[in-house]
Amino acid sequence: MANEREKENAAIAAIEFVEDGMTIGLGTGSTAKYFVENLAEEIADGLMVRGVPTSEETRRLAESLGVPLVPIEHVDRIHLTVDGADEVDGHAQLIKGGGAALLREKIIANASDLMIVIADPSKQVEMLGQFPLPVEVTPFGYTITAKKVYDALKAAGVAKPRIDVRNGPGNKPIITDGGNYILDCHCSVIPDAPRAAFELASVPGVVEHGLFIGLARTVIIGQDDGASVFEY
Ligand SMILES: O=C[C@H](O)[C@H](O)[C@H](O)COP(=O)(O)O
Repeated sequence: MANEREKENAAIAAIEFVEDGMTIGLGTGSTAKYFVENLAEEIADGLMVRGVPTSEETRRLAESLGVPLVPIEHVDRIHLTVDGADEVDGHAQLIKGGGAALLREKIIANASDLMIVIADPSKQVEMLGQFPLPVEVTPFGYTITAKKVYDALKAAGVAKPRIDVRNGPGNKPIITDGGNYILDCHCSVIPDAPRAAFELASVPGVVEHGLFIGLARTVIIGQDDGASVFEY
């Protein structure tokens, strides 16, 4: 499949940052999956680390591969988090949440000494916004919250936002690991991502949004024959 080798090469490069004794945030998605698989191989060879999964999906994967896990409530330090992204710009600003895991991903990234993003080149953008921005909202009042999210994006300079509730099987809203809904905000371009993050965070009913600003300090872009590491 397209980009699989690039994704895996980014994940393999991230393994270089792992050291014995670390507590590691385990990201969610098809790129982070390669990191968990490669980490599991290192653990089988004797590496001593433990993981904090960013989703139930990743928890199940890590458990199936024998990666020791610890609940976040039992952790006082996370040394490193390795996660994918839906978009990454030249300032290491991200859109995340395409897999609906953004809330736990952001809690864990924010609690980590270092967040490393792993991605294939298709995720690199000049300006965020082509990928619909996921916003996690409480089911209570979500139609009103959606209108306020629209207003917030307009206030942040998004010209014509379109907000869709993300549906799953049976055309019903998908439920996140946190029991919430996801609004997918089609923006085309987000001209001022920090401003959009600020405006969205002030909307009651918004639990979290998929703009990750100032969290990632290392971005690894995989290629067919290796990976490039960018430090911010
Ligand atoms: O909620 C999902 C996460 O934010 C993922 O990290 C993101 O969607 C990227 O996933 P993938 O590596 O599958 O493109």
